[in-house]
Parts: sequence; C-alpha cells; structure tokens
Amino acid sequence: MSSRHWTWLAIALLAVAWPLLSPFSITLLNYIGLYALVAVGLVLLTGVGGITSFGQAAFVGLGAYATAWVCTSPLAAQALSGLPAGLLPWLGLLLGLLVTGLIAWILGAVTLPLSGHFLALGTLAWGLSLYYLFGNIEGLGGFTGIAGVRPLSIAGLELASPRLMGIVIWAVLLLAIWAMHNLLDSREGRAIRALKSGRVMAESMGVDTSRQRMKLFLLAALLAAISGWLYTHLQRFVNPTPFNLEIGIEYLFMAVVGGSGHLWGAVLGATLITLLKEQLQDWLPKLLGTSGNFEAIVFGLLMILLLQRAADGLWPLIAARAGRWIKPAPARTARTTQAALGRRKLPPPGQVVLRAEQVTKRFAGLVANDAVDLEVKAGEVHALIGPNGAGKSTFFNMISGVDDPSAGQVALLGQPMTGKPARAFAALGMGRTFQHVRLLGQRTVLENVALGAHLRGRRGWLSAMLQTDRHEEAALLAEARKQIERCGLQSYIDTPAASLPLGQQRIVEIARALAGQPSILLLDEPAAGLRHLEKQALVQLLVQLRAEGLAVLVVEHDMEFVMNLADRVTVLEFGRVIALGTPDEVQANPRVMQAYLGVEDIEGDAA
Ligand SMILES: Nc1ncnc2c1ncn2[C@@H]1O[C@H](COP(=O)(O)OP(=O)(O)OP(=O)(O)O)[C@@H](O)[C@H]1O
Repeated sequence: MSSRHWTWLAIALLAVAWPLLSPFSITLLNYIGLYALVAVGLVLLTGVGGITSFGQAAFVGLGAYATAWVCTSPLAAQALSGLPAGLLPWLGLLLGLLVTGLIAWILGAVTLPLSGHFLALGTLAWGLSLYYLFGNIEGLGGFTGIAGVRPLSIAGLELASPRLMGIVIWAVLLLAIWAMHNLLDSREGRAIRALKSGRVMAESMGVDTSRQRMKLFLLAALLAAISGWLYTHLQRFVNPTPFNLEIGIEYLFMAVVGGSGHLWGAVLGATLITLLKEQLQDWLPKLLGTSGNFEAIVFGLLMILLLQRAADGLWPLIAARAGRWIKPAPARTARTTQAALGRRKLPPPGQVVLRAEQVTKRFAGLVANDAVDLEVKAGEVHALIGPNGAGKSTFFNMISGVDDPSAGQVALLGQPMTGKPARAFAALGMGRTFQHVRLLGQRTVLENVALGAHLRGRRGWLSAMLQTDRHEEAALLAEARKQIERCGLQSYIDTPAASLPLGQQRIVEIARALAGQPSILLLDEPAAGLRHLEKQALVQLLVQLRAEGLAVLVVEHDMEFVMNLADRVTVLEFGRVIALGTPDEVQANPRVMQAYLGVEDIEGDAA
C-alpha cells in the first residue's frame, strides 16, 4: 500500500471510530487537532522555511478573541443586528483572519528582517506582549475572559457538542495538511524550501526571499488564528491563559519533536506532547505522593532526551521504519508532460551580454576590486582567473547582484543593473553556480533543477494549494528533466542531491542554472572536485552551450580546463585587471607569468 492509501485508511478508521469514542478520547483528539493545526503552520515556518517563532500562541489568541468578541459584545450585536445569529461565528472567523493578518504583517515587517537569534527573540517579545494585551483589555474581559460564546452552526446545525465540533476540527486540519502538502509540492514550495539554504541562492533563482518569508509568516499566523477560532467555539469561553508564551514554546516543541520538515510530523508531535503532558499530570502526583509543577520539569527533560536521540524529529524515524510496508508516493517524474514553457530569445552571437565598467569594491581600507572592466559576449566563454585573494569572488558578487559595488557600473543586456538584487539579474537571464555548492540536499535532483526554472512559472500560493497549477508544474518538471538529461544526470533524477559526489552536485547546479533559460551563465569554479572524465564532459557541455549562443563567464583555478575552453581570459591581481586576451596571449604575457604563474621565481631558481 502506498502512503496515500495508508492515510485514507487512517482517516476512514478515525471516522468510523468517532461515534464510538469516549467523551474523554474525543476531548483529547479535539485538542490534538487544534494543536496540530498550529504546528502545521510551524512546520512550514520553522521546519521548511527556517524561521523560528515562539509566538504562535498569540495568533491563536487573536483568532480566539476575535470570534468571542463578535459573538458576545453588545457593540458587535448592535452593529450586526438584523443578521442571523448563526452567522456571527463566521463573521468572527473573518474578523479573526483580518486582525491576525494585519498584526502578523506589522510584526513580520518588524521582526523578519532580523536574523538568527534576534528573530527568535523578537517572536518571544511579541508573544509576551500580545498575551498581556489580551489580559489588559477590559472589553475582552481582562484575565477573567469572555464566557457565553455561541456554538458554531453549519447549515442550521448547531455544533454544540465536542463530538460534533471535533469533526470540524479534524476536517479543517486534514484540509490544511492537504493544502500545505500541495503548496510544498509546487514551484512556490521549492522557493519556500530554498529559503533555508540562504538568501543568496534563493534570490539568484529569482525568488523574492523577503516576500516569501512574509507570506510564510502570514500563512502560519492564519492557521494559528483558525485554530483559535475553533478553540473558542469548542470551549465557548476564552481567557488569556492558553495563549501565553509557555504554550507558544510547546507549539514549537510539537513541530520539532514530530519532525520539523514534515507535515504529518505536526500531528505526531501534537499527539505525543498532548498525551505525554496528560499522563505526566496524572501519574507524577501519584508517584511522588505530592502535587506540584513536576510535570513541567519531567516534560522538559524528556524533550531534551528526545531531541538528542532524534534531532530531526520522530516522523523521519517512523517513516524509515515503516518503509517496509509503505510504498513511497509515485515519483514526481511520472507526472511530467511535454507541455512547453515560454522561451527567451537569446541575443545574437557577439553581442555584449554583460558589461562591467570601472567596478570597484572597498572593504574598509582594502580595495578588493579596483576599477575592473569586463565584457562577456554571446557565444563566448570568458574566463576570469587570478591568484588567491585577487578579488575574483568579490567581482563575481558585484556582477551577479549579491553585493553592490562601491563605484562603477554593471549592465546586463544593455540594462543598468547596479544596485539591483540578484533576482533582478536572474529575471533578465543570468544563471549562476556557486563556489560552495548550494543545493537543497534532501530534495531530489529533479526538484533542485526545477527550482532554477522558478521565474518561468507564474502560479502563486493559492493556485498551488488548490492544485490548479498542475499544468504549469508539469511543464516546469519537464523542463528540469530536459536540462538534467542535457547534463548527463538522468540516472540521478530521483536521487537526493546531497547523496551525489561533489563533482556531480556541481553539474546539478549547472543544470539548475540552465533550467532558467539564461542568456549568460556565471560558473564559480565549476571544475573543482571533478574527475578527469567529468571535466572533459563539462568542457563538452560548455562548448555546446557556447555554440548555442550562450555567454559563459567562468571563474576557475584549473588552468588546463580554462586554457582548453576559454575564448578570452581576464587576469586579476590585487583587484586589478593585469591582462586580457586569448589563452595563448595571456599565457605568454610576462606580467601574468610573473604575478600568477610565479615564473620569475622559477627563473630565479633556475639561475
Ligand atoms: N566581506 C569582506 N570583508 C573584508 N574583506 C574581504 C571581504 N571579502 C573579501 N575580502 C578580501 O578581498 C580580497 C579579495 O578576496 P576574494 O575572495 O574576492 O578573492 P578571490 O580571488 O576570489 O580568492 P580565492 O581564489 O581564494 O577565492 C581578499 O583580500 C579578501 O580577504
């Protein structure tokens, strides 16, 4: 049976057992469902997107309080008089989503530009503030809260019992998992996954990382708000306690313990932590003969132990063990079609594609690039060489939008690009690889290469969640497959990128760059780590690309590789261009011999 069949079987079993379960089990399952919904958002935000948040409980609170206020406040009753009472919870949901969206947007704008522990501390700060805000607003009942919230009604049926509410909770949870699964399995999902590998790589693929991070943050907040809305109509009462920082930390535990990159890990984590806390609260006082907050201590210790044993969470462990009985979902390659994507017209051979004029970069007192001029034309391979520390990587960053020059101009296809971000370079047709390979290690070669085609698709998040992007997705995957075959990687198409040798990972990066249909390819030490035959194959590929009219700029240390391949070579030393010419001219240049090849020393030794 495939994983999909197992999922349906589990859902069917739960549905059949639902009317027979004890009220206590229903209560537990309801809470697990509510917690898992928040944890699903955290799996996306933290596990996939790499943004740690301790403050999700506050968003749950916003969703919970919004609907409680709409359903109970005299002000709301006055404003909404005349509307059927059954509509109020739905207006509460709408208000909750709007308020949460707005507050999350403001908080995101302030905290998301922070990085690392500053971001996590930021989430702690707003988690705390919102909790105290709930408790201090009199209109929201202060720390006593709001009681007498009306039950949710659907099509005239009042869901007054936990058993009925539970059906809604689990239906919403399963729907959210389905939608999030679709999102991750799409062009936008690849962009979200790329966030964790660092902004430079994602931006170079054309991903607007700030926007993606904000959208991810909003999505996780809205899922939390929906959980809060459901909570209020389950409890019919709210006070600030369930939205405090401690619960916010528990949500994060659920996502991490379950398996922070796996959607079902959220359900596992929520189940485990809910049951564990419940059991500890039950057993510890009996065991110790005294009551106290001992469960918090034991809970903390167990979490440390668990995370030490399974740093990636429990879901991957269970999935690996269950692999014997569960067939993986059909390979995504099976779904590719021959649907075509739009094609970019390449500039005619000989046209200057990239022009750098007087590019200068200063780091405090050090001039890493000093008025560097360089042109790369369509249909040529241009090599940039120089001894260690000559300024090649710095220059590479200047001409690819990773960093801004202190002075000078960069133009791509005649358009001024100075000061523009890397994604703007990608949009105009620049593809690049990295000196230190930057791939999504756990994802397949196919998915990695498809990320390179990001800008060739248009479908957004909603379309991905609802699966209306499938035609475009098939075309993107077909393009990725084509580039993989072009680079001779077809036998690794479904292999996780990290399990390939370094040399092949470099080729995957080239295939990824080609999937964007670039006019110019920037290769940062593409031959490093390649064996002799692999280097020959790479030379062949680059010769073919040149013949097709692509402009190629190579930064490389391997002189044999460069001299066999390049049409022109620019030599840097101490940040300055000391030579430009054909490989033969450059090799014969005494300045280059002296500076780069150390010939003077050899001659001196010989004398
Ligand atoms: N962010 C930075 N801050 C300060 N100095 C820097 C920075 N980046 C590079 N440099 C300095 O600029 C000079 C050029 O470095 P760069 O990495 O561009 O050289 P390179 O030619 O790429 O060297 P390699 O071949 O070893 O990669 C070096 O002296 C380096 O120490």
